[in-house]
Amino acid sequence: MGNNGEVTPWNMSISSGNVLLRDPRHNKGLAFTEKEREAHYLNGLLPPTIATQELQEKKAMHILRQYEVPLQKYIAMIDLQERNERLFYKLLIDNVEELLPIVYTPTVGEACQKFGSIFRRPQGLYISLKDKGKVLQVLRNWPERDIEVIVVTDGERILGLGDLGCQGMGIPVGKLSLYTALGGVRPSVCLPITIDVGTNNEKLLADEFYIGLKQKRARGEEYDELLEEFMKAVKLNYGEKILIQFEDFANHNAFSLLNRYRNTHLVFNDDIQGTASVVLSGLLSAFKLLGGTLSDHTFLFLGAGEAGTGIAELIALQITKKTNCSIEEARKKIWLVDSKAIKPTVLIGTSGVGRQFTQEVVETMSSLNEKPLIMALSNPTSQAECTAEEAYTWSKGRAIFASGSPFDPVTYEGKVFVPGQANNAYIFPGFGLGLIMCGATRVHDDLLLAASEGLASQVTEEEHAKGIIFPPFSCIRKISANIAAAVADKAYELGLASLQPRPEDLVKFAESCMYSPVYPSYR
Ligand SMILES: NC(=O)C1=CN([C@@H]2O[C@H](COP(=O)(O)OP(=O)(O)OC[C@H]3O[C@@H](n4cnc5c(N)ncnc54)[C@H](OP(=O)(O)O)[C@@H]3O)[C@@H](O)[C@H]2O)C=CC1
Ligand SMILES: CC(=O)C(=O)O
Ligand SMILES: [Mg+2]
Repeated sequence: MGNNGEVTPWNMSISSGNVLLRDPRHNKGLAFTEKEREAHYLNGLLPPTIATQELQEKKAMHILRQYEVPLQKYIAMIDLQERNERLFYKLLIDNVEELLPIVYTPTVGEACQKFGSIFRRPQGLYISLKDKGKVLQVLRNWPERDIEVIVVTDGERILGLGDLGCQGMGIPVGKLSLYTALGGVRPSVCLPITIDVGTNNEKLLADEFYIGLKQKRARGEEYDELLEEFMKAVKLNYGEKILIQFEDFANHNAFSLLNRYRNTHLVFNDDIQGTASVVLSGLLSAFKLLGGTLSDHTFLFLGAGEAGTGIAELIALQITKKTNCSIEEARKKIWLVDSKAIKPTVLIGTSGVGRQFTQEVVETMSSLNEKPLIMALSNPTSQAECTAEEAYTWSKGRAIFASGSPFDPVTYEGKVFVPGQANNAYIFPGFGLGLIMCGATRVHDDLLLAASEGLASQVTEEEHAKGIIFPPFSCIRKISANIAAAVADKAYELGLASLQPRPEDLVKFAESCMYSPVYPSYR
């Protein structure tokens, strides 16, 4: 930063203005002022008009809205990200409810499925079996040195779409753009990584446009060795406090990686832990409406995998914290298999299989409960256990409903019902910001509980009265700052925070750490 808040757009050697226009981190397009155009050799490389960022945003949104197909909007957004990063984030932040379904679920799922054919410029870092023995060197090819958060996948369980191999890269890229837009983590410190150990997806293996290794997935020792090398290299290159978010690994690797590295690295698994935290928050919020506390309810899960068992364990943990009962007693409230013997008050879908909550299931839940709480968490929309319309219609307007991918409000018998979006996107950006800003050294389950409570506290009385259990995404930056503060507060209490002294007002501190997409002035 210069004395008057101006910055120089490069820190390496100065090249011609053309390089600046093609550097997405510093490019401002038509918003370069006359002075900047003069000083940075841009005269003639741009048409004469000087536009404000607001006008550029208006134009970009206008163009985007002309595309009817969500995937076209996705491609346009990626193009913008690669052309003008600040404008991309300004769009995403200012129009979050409209654009989240584009850069995130459900459209990102389709983008991953078609990644080979829409692939243009590479995003993120690819580490494959071929890099064994030189992972550190590969990490050093990444242009940024100061990385604070990595989202990594091996592409084996991409949303509920299965094994998409190397094409899973869309997920870490999308998750990290939410880190920035929703959580305010600077884009330069974010690193999306896909580890390519092959794929068992026959369709991809036979596809001439497939961008990954054309071989079956490595398993056992071969897999573990590459992951071990990766985890060591990351710490060596970026230090002890690098945050690593595991994303969309298949069940068998997800749990073992988390268990292997949770005591040696700052890691968390978003599908197990982030999801648990957002769902627990939704429950805490819903019980203000339904009455009772966690331990008064009976939970039935369809799907006992990462998301299902992650949520179940966090519910049990919270019950032990609030009552005197043991974890074993708490677990008795939670059923992960069949519905024949029990009377659930809460039904949670984490199976990855669409349309499993049939009319009969929803009607049964409605006959057992005055207000059945139904969460259809599987993504993308095609895999949701039921739609919002089905939940409200089959329950005759009595259900409290939330889903992993967004649904529009539903009108049933003249009343408008607004479904919630129970997605870990509410948690991980603020959670990550909280860890980073206090210099956390490890993730502890109590930090997840703090995040849940932090999120639940953001739902207003007015929203509760309307049956809304999650606050609107349009307020996500404020929500993330509050989650970050709650997480950091708990980290200080547990002795896990290394930043000293502890900032007095953690919400203000979180806000002051947050990235803004507004253009700087260049001297
Ligand atoms: N809303 C959100 O924030 C999140 C949503 N999700 C979504 O949740 C889904 C599952 O993810 P995850 O838990 O990681 O996946 P896992 O593979 O770990 O778990 C899926 C579970 O569902 C079970 N299952 C599969 N088919 C059926 C069926 N027909 N009936 C009953 N159970 C079934 C599986 O059992 P078996 O092994 O026997 O097949 C397994 O226990 C995905 O669609 C994902 O997108 C995940 C994370 C966050
Ligand atoms: C939301 C998410 O993380 C998933 O569906 O996997
Ligand atoms: Mg996921």
